[in-house]
Amino acid sequence: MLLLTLSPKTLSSSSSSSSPLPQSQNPRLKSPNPSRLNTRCGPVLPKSEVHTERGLEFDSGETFFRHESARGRDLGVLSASLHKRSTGSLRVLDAMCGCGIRSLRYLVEAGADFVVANDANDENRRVITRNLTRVERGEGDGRRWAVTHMLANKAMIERYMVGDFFDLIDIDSFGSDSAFLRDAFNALKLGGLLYLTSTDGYSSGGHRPYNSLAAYGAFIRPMPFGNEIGLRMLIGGAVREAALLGYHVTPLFSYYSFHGPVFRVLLRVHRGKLHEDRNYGFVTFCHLCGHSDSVRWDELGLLGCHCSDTKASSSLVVSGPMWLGPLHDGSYVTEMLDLAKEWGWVSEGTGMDLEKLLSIMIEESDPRLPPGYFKMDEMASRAKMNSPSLKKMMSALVKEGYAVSRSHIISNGLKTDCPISHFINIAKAELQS
Ligand SMILES: C[S@@+](CC[C@H](N)C(=O)[O-])C[C@H]1O[C@@H](n2cnc3c(N)ncnc32)[C@H](O)[C@@H]1O
Repeated sequence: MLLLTLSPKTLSSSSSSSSPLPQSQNPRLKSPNPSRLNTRCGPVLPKSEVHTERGLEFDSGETFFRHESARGRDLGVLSASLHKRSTGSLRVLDAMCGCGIRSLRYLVEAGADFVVANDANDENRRVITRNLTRVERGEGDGRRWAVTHMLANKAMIERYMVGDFFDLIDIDSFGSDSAFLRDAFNALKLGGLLYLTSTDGYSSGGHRPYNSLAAYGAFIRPMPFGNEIGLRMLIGGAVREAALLGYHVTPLFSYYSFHGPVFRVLLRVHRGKLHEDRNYGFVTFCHLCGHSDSVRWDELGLLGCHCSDTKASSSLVVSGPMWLGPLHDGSYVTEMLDLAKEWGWVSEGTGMDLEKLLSIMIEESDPRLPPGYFKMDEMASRAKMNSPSLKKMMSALVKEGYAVSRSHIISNGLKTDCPISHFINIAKAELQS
């Protein structure tokens, strides 16, 4: 509210200096590890651990650093670079920067104009600064980065209170992202990008429905495609928070990685809330027959009553509200893939090949595809049969006029708008052919 009266969200080039809250004055942070202090000679030099990512050398020291997150960083850098190319501007807040590897990559690879590398732990300061000092200076010899040590919310509030907004805010949090959403929306330019991470696998798996309700406003029950539900829950939480502030978001890509597990989504923020968002609703799953459906708010009453079919209604679980629309914007991911090819990135790195990952995301972005996927092994055990190859199933489904794609989440999963009973019939026919 305050934001709206203070200033419009406009391009700002200010690079105000940091005012970190010393760790000793911050009751929310752990106190310095006494074993790291040498009372006679001052602090012991932090340990050094040098890595290379996409040809960039950096030190992770004793910060929290995971090599497996390189793919998530690749996706963020590609998007940041596309933003810079299309708008000519790239001011980034790396709100939980760890050792500063993302900040370094946003500066060097995406050509960011300015990056604030923030991490609440002021013990990370030395290693972050060491990693960023090699970045060449900007116009007029000004430094293109600042290091701050605040809680992420404070880092965002301080900026938007003085009318200083970002093109990209990267929130790489432990657990849930929800506590940071409101300040992030306030601190973003309109049209800006919000890159969210959650490692809250228990909530998305439906194992803690009341936790997911508290954190994401969504009651999540166990479903076989829980990892996709996790992405949809993350987007849904942002949809809801954005609406409170009079904004709406569109997902540009969603990425699940089993290393963690980690759920990441990149959202674009627009002015104006959507009054009738058909992409924000519920997903049902029947544990008896394996059928799943999207349900809008005004269809909730159609879910049936125990008096009509006791057995079926007790096997039906409902999760939501969450995002029901496509997980990715296909044309945006195509631009990411083109850029990755231009940079020679497509066949290197960790985990799944980047070209394959982006290609599957493009397939998954088909708006005809409903939430969820069929796992071939689960479908086979349900139907008490072997399963045909994914390739055979995909061409049979296409031949029958259904939408179908692989899933980037699971290698033996298929997304399709074909109902499960017919899916099984097609699979049986394929096995006999
Ligand atoms: C997952 S790590 C970041 C990893 C880093 N982004 C990377 O790609 O290597 C999370 C970091 O957030 C910091 N952190 C935790 N809670 C925070 C908060 N409320 N505000 C700012 N930083 C926080 C931790 O000190 C930790 O370094």
